[in-house]
Amino acid sequence: MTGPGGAGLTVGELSEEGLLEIIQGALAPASAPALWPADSVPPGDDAAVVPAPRGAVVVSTDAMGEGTDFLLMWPAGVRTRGYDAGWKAAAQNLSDINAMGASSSALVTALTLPEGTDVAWVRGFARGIAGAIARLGAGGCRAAGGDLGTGERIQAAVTVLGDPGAGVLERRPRRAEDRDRLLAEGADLVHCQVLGGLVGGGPGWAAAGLRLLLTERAELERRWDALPAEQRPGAREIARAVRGQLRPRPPLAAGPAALAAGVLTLMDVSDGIGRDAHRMARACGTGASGGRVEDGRARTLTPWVADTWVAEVARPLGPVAALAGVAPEALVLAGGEDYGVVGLAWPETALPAGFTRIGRMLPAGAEPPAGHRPLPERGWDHFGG
Ligand SMILES: Nc1ncnc2c1ncn2[C@@H]1O[C@H](COP(=O)(O)OP(=O)(O)OP(=O)(O)O)[C@@H](O)[C@H]1O
Ligand SMILES: Cc1ncc(C[n+]2csc(CCOP(=O)(O)O)c2C)c(N)n1
Ligand SMILES: [Mg+2]
Repeated sequence: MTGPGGAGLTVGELSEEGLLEIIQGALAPASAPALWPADSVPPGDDAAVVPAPRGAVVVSTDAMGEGTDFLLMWPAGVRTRGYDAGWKAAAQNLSDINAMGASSSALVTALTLPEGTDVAWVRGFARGIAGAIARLGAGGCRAAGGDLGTGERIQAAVTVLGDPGAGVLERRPRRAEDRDRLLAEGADLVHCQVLGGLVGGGPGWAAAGLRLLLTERAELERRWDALPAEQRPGAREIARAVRGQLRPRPPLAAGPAALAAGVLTLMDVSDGIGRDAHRMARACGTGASGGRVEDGRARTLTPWVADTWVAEVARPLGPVAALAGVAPEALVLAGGEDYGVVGLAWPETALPAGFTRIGRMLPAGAEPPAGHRPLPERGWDHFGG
């Protein structure tokens, strides 16, 4: 069965050239970003040539696999469309560049496809990459190339390059005097999830979506019936959770804005705020667990989160969390795949729009701040740790 542009075909029925033509056609909207010189080498050559106006390049890579990072058909009965998978593969990589305070300049994708994959799914995948680049606000990023191969399951390994701003935002403060002050006094824990009016998932929403998607439809119906009517989620809340999982929306202007505002450190929240904030704590501390020993004395830091913030962001999650069979606060603190950013800032720093102070990073043993709880070191771990 064939149709215009490969409709109804599987990739095994096309030549590599034919599939590439379809992919490159779908990527076309992301092929000539405004910031790129008009005479730059066009996509399709042995390698891409990426301008690096700052003299340094930021690079990150992240793979997404069928079975471990998405299912083509979820137990809840929802399909992952090619567009969703391409969007997410791009978004989670654009997110890492953003978390460095940088702006993405080029993206390449190594795509492994079983021969029976629908060509329409692959076209959707490429369109999803171009869609994420355009709609998330990475207009300077070119979909610059990639690689194709066959394998037993779909795998998408994306690499993104980026331009630093006037520096980068690391997991620990760049300046020694800031590191010393942090170890002595602590700093505010700051967070940003949504920028510019985008309808974002919010902390915990992607994890709620994952739980829903991984639950058999019959079980969801049984839980639905068992919930009192006033505790059932609305269709919009369910859609927000599922979209949060399938099509995350990292706030791509937040990184450069944080750098310009003098935020001290930044990371994206891919594995849950709890786990990622503890990674930051280790990077900022000194001693065996990370950091550097500058005066020979090991010092560690502990992240604390404000009860009011947890309650505020957990509240709207209540009904979907009930259907997902999990506590809303656990989703907020340990959920994963939120793709917001978490960082540290001085109390006197004026934060950019979209950022909130959510807690404190304090030297271990410091007086616990009123109305705060220690952020538990829980979250996603591919290897189950
Ligand atoms: N196979 C590998 N070889 C070398 N370094 C690796 C490898 N895998 C991960 N790393 C490095 O380890 C660090 C942590 O990786 P990790 O994937 O947890 O975080 P990340 O790059 O911020 O991605 P994400 O935000 O998606 O979790 C990164 O600096 C990464 O480059
Ligand atoms: C089928 C299926 N099972 C589990 C998950 C959850 N999951 C996968 S990767 C990840 C963290 C970020 O990964 P990385 O650090 O590699 O970017 C999470 C929370 C999923 N999305 N799909
Ligand atoms: Mg990251």
